[in-house]
Amino acid sequence: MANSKGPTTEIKYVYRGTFIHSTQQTPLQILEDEVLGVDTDGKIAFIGKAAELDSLSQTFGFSPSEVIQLAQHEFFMPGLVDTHIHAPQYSYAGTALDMPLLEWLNKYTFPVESRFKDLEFAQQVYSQVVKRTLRNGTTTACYFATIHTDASLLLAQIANDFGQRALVGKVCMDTNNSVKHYKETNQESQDETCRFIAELLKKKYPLVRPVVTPRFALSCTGALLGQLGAIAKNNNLHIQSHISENVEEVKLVKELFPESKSYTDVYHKHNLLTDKTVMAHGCFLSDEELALFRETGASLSHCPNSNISLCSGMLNVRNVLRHNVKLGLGTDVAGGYSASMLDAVRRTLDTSKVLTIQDPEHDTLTFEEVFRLATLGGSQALSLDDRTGNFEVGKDFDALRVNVAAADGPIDLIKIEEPKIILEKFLNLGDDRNIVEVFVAGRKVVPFTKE
Ligand SMILES: O=c1[nH]c(=O)c2nc[nH]c2[nH]1
Ligand SMILES: [Zn+2]
Repeated sequence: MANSKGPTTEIKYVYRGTFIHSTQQTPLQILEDEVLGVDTDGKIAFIGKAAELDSLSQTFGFSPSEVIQLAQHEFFMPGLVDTHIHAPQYSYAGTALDMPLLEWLNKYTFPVESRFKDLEFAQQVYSQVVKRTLRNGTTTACYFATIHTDASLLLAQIANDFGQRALVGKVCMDTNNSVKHYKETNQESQDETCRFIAELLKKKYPLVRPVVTPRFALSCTGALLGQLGAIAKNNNLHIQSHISENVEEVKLVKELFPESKSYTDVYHKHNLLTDKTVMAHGCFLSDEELALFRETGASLSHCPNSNISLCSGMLNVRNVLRHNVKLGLGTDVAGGYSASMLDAVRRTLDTSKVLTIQDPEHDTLTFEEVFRLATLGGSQALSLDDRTGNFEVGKDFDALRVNVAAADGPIDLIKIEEPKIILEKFLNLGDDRNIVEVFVAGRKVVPFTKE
């Protein structure tokens, strides 16, 4: 029997072919010769065996002749979820990877981010990053912007215009001892955060929401952290920040917040750990801190390219999963040099293998598990899994149509391969040339209709 939510809405289109996704029970479910219908609200109305096409067409009121058939080497997979990306840093992605985090922030990041007061510059960079990530299959992105409210609102507008699902954060920082002009007063940070939230919610963008964004404990006074925790709670909003990325950072946080038991405790004390919180990195968290993540429902964003590029550390994802902490993957542009989530998949596998080289007892992640982290895992980490993450009936259709044998693409197929091999090849060798269409909430957003 097909899985369906009943013919309450009209069917917009139906695809037939191979669908590959993850569920809570299995990291890889391959559905061959199935049909999937999307309704006019952009939601998955049904998914079932093609053998049941006639009965489905009667139940849902569509014509079998309108069904779109995928080609031999094509499949659909859920859209990729980037749980941590700095939109302004896209302007220098691929450069400036020659120093550790704190020096890197002072020398490259803060001077560049301070330029986003200029809305023209922001418009240019933000359009580029939204387009680049969408083209590479990022259907959901959790963005850091800068301290500038109007430019952050512009990022939200651009994501909305191009049809990307996004959480957008105006960065908050009332401490900066190196680039003095790139910080706010405590009052400005609170007031501008409230203005950002109010103005963004007023727009009623269907897929773009604000996220409360203290940069990290070293950029915020305890007072500001507490105020932001309260703002998030009063408005029931998402929260994002960084945690335990680099040894030097962890040491300074201990010195600055001596009353806290741990880095995690600093955020917990200020009500910043909730089931709508995502913290980037977490390379040096203790088991006790992971237990606190688990208790509060807060999640981690694993950003392996950044962790390696800035020589920060290596997150043991297996240990995080053992603690039942929600975890997604992030590009962390521009600490991470690639804006593609396929790169995040590969670096996650590489990092896990390096951990196995160091300790043969380490249980290496499989590509199936990492596929789940990049899709369903990311949606869970962002608490958006009621809307997206896999092909469950009733969820929004956020999907990539992948053609592994795309003409002029990077993959040569020697023979007809089974779907699992095709997926593995795409994850390891593919790029945007293989992503022939991208859908967000049922709307085809790639190829672009507007430039
Ligand atoms: O990778 C990072 N990128 C940043 O911009 C940042 N700010 C604080 N901590 C950070 N880590
Ligand atoms: Zn970051």
